[in-house]
Amino acid sequence: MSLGGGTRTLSQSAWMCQASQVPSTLWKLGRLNHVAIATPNLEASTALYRDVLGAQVSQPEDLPEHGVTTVFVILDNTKLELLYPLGNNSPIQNFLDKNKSGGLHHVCIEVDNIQAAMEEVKAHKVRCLSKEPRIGAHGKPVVFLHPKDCAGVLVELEEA
Ligand SMILES: C[C@@H](C(=O)O)C(=O)SCCNC(=O)CCNC(=O)[C@H](O)C(C)(C)COP(=O)(O)OP(=O)(O)OC[C@H]1O[C@@H](n2cnc3c(N)ncnc32)[C@H](O)[C@@H]1OP(=O)(O)O
Ligand SMILES: [Co+2]
Repeated sequence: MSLGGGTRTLSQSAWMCQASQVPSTLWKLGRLNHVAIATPNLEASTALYRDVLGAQVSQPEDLPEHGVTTVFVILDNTKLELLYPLGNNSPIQNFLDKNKSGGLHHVCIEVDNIQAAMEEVKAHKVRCLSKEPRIGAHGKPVVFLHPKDCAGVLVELEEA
């Protein structure tokens, strides 16, 4: 299917119309940084990726300011972030209460200017889950976007 010329279907025209309306030159979306998986058993999930699937995995890291312990699974083109609750008010506790075996928790996409990205999404009534970016697992500013405003998926933006 080519979008380069010839007759376009209605949906192709609509797609091109949307693409040409990309509103900001102040920031742009980059690579997929990680896909996060919440798990009720961090050791078992780490062992699955390391020992069964043969992936390289990081050491567990406690992030008290985020209420999680993380293990990163290194893949050729991206990473998986295994998440386990830390402390009494973990933001992933409700999710694990509802999803007893764990599940896909969020996707993290890089942006080149997180402040500009936040302004843009707020202008489009997408809720940011913190007023300001916070420092995330890679020591870089991150912000989460409400899943109810993102087709049911919790989205993390990370300034790369
Ligand atoms: C270290 C860092 C990094 O990588 O740099 C991280 O990733 S830290 C990763 C952990 N940190 C975070 O997740 C921070 C951002 N998350 C939050 O602020 C929270 O978890 C919320 C997403 C707002 C959910 O809050 P809470 O669990 O209190 O509310 P809730 O259970 O009533 O959920 C409200 C509605 O959202 C849905 N919902 C909740 N979590 C969801 C998720 N992960 N994906 C998709 N939908 C989700 C619920 O099912 C519910 O829908 P229904 O009403 O239809 O049932
Ligand atoms: Co994350």
